[in-house]
Amino acid sequence: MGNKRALISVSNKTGVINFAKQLTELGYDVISTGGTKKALEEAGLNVISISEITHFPEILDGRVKTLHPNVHAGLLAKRDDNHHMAALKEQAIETIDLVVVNLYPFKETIAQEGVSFEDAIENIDIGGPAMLRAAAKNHQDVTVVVDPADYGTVVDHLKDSSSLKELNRKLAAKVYRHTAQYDALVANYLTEEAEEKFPETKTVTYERQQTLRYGENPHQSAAFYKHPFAENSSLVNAKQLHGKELSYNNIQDADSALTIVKEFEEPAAVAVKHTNPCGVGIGHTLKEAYDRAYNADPVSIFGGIVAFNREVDEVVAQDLSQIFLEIVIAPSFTEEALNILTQKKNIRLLEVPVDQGEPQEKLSTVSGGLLIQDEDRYVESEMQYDVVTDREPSDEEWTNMKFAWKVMKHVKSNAILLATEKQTIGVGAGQMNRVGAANIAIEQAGEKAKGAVMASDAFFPMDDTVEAAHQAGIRAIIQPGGSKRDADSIKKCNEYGIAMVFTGVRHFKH
Ligand SMILES: NC(=O)c1ncn([C@@H]2O[C@H](COP(=O)(O)O)[C@@H](O)[C@H]2O)c1NC=O
Repeated sequence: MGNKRALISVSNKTGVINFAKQLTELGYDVISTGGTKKALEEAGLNVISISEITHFPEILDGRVKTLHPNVHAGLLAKRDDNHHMAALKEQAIETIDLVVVNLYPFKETIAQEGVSFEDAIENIDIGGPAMLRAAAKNHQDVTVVVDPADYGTVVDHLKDSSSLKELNRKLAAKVYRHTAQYDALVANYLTEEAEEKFPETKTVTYERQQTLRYGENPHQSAAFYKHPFAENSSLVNAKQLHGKELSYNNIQDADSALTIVKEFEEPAAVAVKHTNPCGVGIGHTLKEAYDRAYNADPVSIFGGIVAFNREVDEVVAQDLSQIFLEIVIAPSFTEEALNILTQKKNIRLLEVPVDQGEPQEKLSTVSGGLLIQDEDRYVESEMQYDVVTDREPSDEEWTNMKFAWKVMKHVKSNAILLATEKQTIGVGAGQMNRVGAANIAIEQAGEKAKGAVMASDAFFPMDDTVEAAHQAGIRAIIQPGGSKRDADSIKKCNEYGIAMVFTGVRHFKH
């Protein structure tokens, strides 16, 4: 019996020379394709050309190099099956015991700005996945390595083969995860190119970012996965500058705060608790914005998450350091701000660009299924603001209504939000009836409700919310409109001199 044989064909040549050297030392004959062979030979290794195995040249610009029975039978033959081994002998095919393949960089190619369709297509690897999948299927006899990070482990297991079988099985699973993701990326790219929005099957693919200590509760295990093409301005791309590892709930809340703060062009501060905004403020300066966000609800912000859309400086950091916050998120922090905030052991600081980016597909699971929808975005310039009451809102009311509308969109339904002076003052979130949400917001706002504005995520089914608003002293209401009983609400607003605006757009959030 001859030496064991390793077939090496890699696009990413990181670490491959050293690995091939070690394989040679372990007694393997190395077979390679064009570019890999060249790299190995330049490093002084003896390499058998794939053409010597296939008795066929590499053709079609590399589209066909390893796609040959002499390769695939050598990979797929079951060594403990006499018929298989007899068939190999009959055809003068030798077994291949180890496969080292990584694929044409399809993901990296399509991530490039302005990549052509032809380039993308040419970067779909065919021969590589075929070998990987064949070797992985026959992992009882073949070791298959798709990730350069595994080279060291594989060498260790070849030197001491007592647990090689277990390793082969793990490597095989890794291969199928890898080729599944590879194909998912190709499928998704072509589906997008064909402008098919909701195809008959949907394959989503994510990459593990980190395992988490636990999930929403300590008895739930959890991990955080990253979209392969996550926008820069997303939480997965945040740089943690200080503090403990993020928890599952931290991640959800931080994502919510980041999403809300992206709504604003002007300096803004957003405090979040349990994914709902508890205090939001905008201002000429970040300090002004933060003061408003803080004063909106100085109780709920405690232990919360605060996001900013401007650099956090010493002045704001000083204020932030006065209370316990789980996380502060900002596009950057000045050195002075970092000096102040890093004194606090328990605060986490996240640096992430804050910009709207492209709207993202939103996925959520239900038992046995997956819901997919567009992100809830609207272009403000395309919004219709219909004044439906006798009284027009004042300029100040307009400003506050538009501000309230932007924040309210991110409050769990049924949502009622009160605002005044570019600051939220009452948030009624996640209630089962609208007037209940209004009452919570009103109670929280107290005296501040007088002269404030109200925003509602969906229409008023009856005039009871207007009644509650009037009792609290609210002067203007913004809501989608569209109820059968809109006329009752409009009548009541006119009676009380409240200005009301219909947007025609609903913003449920479940
Ligand atoms: N067509 C084939 O038969 C084929 N066999 C292997 N490959 C790929 O060719 C690459 C290595 O090529 P080279 O050794 O020439 O640099 C690897 O990414 C490997 O997955 C192929 N290329 C694409 O399909």
